[in-house]
Amino acid sequence: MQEGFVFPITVVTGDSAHTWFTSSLVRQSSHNATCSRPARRPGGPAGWACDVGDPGPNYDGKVTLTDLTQAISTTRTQPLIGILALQGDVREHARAIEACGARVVGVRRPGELADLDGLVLPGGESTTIDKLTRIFGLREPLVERIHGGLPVYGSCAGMILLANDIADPARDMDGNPQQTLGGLDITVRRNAFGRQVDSFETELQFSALARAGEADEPVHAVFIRAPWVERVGGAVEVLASVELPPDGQNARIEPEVRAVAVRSQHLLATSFHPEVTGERRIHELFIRMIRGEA
Ligand SMILES: NC(=O)CC[C@H](N)C(=O)O
Repeated sequence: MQEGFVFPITVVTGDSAHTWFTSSLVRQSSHNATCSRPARRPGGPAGWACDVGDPGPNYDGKVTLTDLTQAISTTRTQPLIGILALQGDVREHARAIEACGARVVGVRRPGELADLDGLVLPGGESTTIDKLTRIFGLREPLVERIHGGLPVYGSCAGMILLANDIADPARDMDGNPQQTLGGLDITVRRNAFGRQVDSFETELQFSALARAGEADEPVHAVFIRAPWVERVGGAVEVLASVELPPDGQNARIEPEVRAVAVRSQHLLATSFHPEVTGERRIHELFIRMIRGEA
């Protein structure tokens, strides 16, 4: 693969336009039919970008219109996954999804929800994302799509946004609690493991990840001011949990177990951030859910 960089590219084919983040570079090109926007390689000439896969040993550094067209038609058969791009670690999710071979589009406007096969609610700050969804007129359309069966994966703040209930919601100056989009029948507790300084990493057993013929390796999970799941509804499956050690201060002698990854039908949520560690299996699981294979 050629030296890579990540750039959002809009490619127009027929009457539809898709934007995705691409990681492979292309050359200067004289064709004018396909891309709606030129991509400029940092420090390099203007060019078009698309993912041409591994071009092989004889690759001369050029991408032809045929390559581009082929790349577009291959990519078009991959699911299109939106990432709510109002705040949070959008770029990290984009990389993870792209590494799994699916197409990515940032979502900031209601119209951008229309063509999606799946949606990611990223990690970030749930109170901010909550406010911005309303400012951007996205709240109602998001709720509609989630309740209408669109597969959604939420990490950390995204898990909070998917939860039906928050045990300890933040309140605005008028005392109104933060809102969630809901859909997932769980109650979450925000910042449950403590403050920023209490962020931690651990290995987790995570069911449903093993690919055929592979061992179920634990997931290296990063928790950053993470929520935990305090209640799960009947239809919700717990995929991973952490065990809290006994806590003498609170007179808790028995270790306690808290759910940190859950799934209910088309909705998947984790308290931690697979998008920041290079872990791809959770995004792969989500893509299998979109395809109806998991
Ligand atoms: N890393 C995260 O996404 C943190 C979530 C944050 N504590 C919130 O409540 O939104």
